[in-house]
Amino acid sequence: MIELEGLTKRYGEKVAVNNLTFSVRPGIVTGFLGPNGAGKSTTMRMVLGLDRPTAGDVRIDGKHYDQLKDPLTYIGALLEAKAWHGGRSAYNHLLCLAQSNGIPSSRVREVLDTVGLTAVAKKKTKGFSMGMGQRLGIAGALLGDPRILMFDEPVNGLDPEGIHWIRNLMKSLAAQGRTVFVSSHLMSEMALTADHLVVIGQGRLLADTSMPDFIARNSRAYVRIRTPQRERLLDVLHEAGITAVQTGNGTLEVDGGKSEQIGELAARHQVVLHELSPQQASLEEAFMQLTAESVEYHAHTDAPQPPPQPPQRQWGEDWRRS
Ligand SMILES: Nc1ncnc2c1ncn2[C@@H]1O[C@H](COP(=O)(O)OP(=O)(O)OP(=O)(O)O)[C@@H](O)[C@H]1O
Repeated sequence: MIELEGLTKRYGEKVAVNNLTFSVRPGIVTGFLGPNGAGKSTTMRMVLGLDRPTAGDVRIDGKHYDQLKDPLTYIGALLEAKAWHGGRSAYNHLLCLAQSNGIPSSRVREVLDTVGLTAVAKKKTKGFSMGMGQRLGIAGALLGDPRILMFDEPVNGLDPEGIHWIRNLMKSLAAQGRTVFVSSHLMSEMALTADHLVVIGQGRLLADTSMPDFIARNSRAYVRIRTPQRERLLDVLHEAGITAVQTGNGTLEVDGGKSEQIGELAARHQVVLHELSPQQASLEEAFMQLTAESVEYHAHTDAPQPPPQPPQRQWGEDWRRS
């Protein structure tokens, strides 16, 4: 388990990570989602003790990273691609890592095999492609056979075959009961990989929810209606037992695929409609909307600030209505 409590990091005036509290559980892939600059890498660096929190705490199986004996056997991480000496071979790079962390050297061949680099194990890493570099980084994360794995944007720059491989690897690691924490700025990628989602924007927690719950809430069908007789239509819909929500831009929204029924009701009561359109929210749109709100919230500091809301409400209820 990785547990964050009120985790905060400031760089001068900049609040990179703002009071994050959540847990990353074993046996599932937890996606850590946020736009560029949201604070994902800073959070991961604090998990590994590479950055010191300004406030709050982060623990791995109840301990701080620097309290772990042989930390690579607890938690393996891919933070930056190509964080190694280019003049060394892949084998020697992993061997050094193994020897300095009390890991048997026999493990080096095993992880090279797992990531598919056996054939190039003796080649200098400076000639490696981006995809080979990512695989080597992942081999390093797997070296200590840790129960917890953390990957920062592992699919960046990979070809479709590499992306497919990493996706399956993460799923199989979680299926073995390990904790898998993976960051991305792409909802579409997370939708295919993660069982659980933690979404941040501007360093703040925006959502902490299961992927099925996120999909159920955000891929709902709804009907958008524009009418110059809004109050009249609201009354007609209300009488028919249909709940409509007024949005900020003057339209009405009704959950579900009831456009025919609404059209017929409007005709029967002679209500003019300017638009009656079935909509299907995509997960990518839901994510963009969710994080765009957080950017806006921070950009207009003169605007009246809304009262703090529990994270579930901020993203679940309001995203289509503002
Ligand atoms: N050492 C630092 N000094 C000052 N500001 C920093 C430092 N490291 C990160 N930041 C700032 O903190 C914010 C969060 O950065 P971070 O790299 O954690 O975001 P991210 O979500 O990982 O983004 P990306 O997807 O682009 O990697 C950014 O505004 C960044 O500019």
